[in-house]
Amino acid sequence: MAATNQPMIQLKNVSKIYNNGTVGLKDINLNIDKGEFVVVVGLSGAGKSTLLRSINRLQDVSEGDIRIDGKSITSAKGKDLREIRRDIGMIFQSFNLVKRSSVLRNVLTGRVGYYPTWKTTFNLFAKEDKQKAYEALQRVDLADKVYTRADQLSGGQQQRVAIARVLTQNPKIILADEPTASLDPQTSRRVMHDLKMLNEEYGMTVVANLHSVELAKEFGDRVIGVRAGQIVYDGKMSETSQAVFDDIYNGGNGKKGEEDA
Ligand SMILES: Nc1ncnc2c1ncn2[C@@H]1O[C@H](COP(=O)(O)OP(=O)(O)OP(=O)(O)O)[C@@H](O)[C@H]1O
Repeated sequence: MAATNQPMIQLKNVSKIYNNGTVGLKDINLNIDKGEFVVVVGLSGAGKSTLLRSINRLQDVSEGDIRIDGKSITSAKGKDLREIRRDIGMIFQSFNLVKRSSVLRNVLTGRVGYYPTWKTTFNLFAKEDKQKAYEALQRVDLADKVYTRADQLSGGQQQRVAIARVLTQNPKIILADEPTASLDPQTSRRVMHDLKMLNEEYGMTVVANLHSVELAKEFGDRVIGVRAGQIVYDGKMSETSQAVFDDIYNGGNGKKGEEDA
């Protein structure tokens, strides 16, 4: 059992150097507590996606250790790794739905980590899991779309299906990599609102990479600024001024960043 007072996510001296020599992350030390809603901001190429992909080990880090609720995901293997990953849900910019499958089937895939592979191959989901999936769709107001094919929904609806999938997975942590980058402003707010709902009502810890400073300010409780693979700012949103955002995007040298234009 994991002890209580430890961070939900802990990075210790984490570096990532890609095979071509590009430095993705440089000696990152970071603690994120249970229930936080953290937004990660920075210019394109700063290392935000690298940070998220490292946390659930979609890619291996070059140095250091990452702990999820006290357990090292960096050194975990086999069943241990699968169990840690079950506690981490992902939301992607491109939604990552199975386009030709129904909404319900997509949401049910949130449960695959709880089944042996052969059962999910033959679609042998338990009745109670179908009920969970249905309830999750109700939470994002898509209960009327249960049998609709995923690719017949709008982008915003598809992202909310992805959120229902993550709710059905019932993870401790949600990593959202540019969840609204493909959506218009109004739809983006709806998606962020649903992520906030998972955070506030289900206690899930959220880490979201965001391009939009406006959305970051509206939904984040804590802001982490990344530049050139390093954390250049870490603070409560309520104590973070516009000047901090300007600095994160200006690269600290007075030059306008592209997202800030
Ligand atoms: N697979 C890879 N191989 C080599 N270099 C990579 C790879 N993935 C990312 N990089 C490089 O690592 C650095 C950080 O990239 P990353 O995608 O983490 O940035 P980001 O802040 O998420 O940017 P964006 O907002 O554009 O997604 C960049 O210089 C990028 O070119």
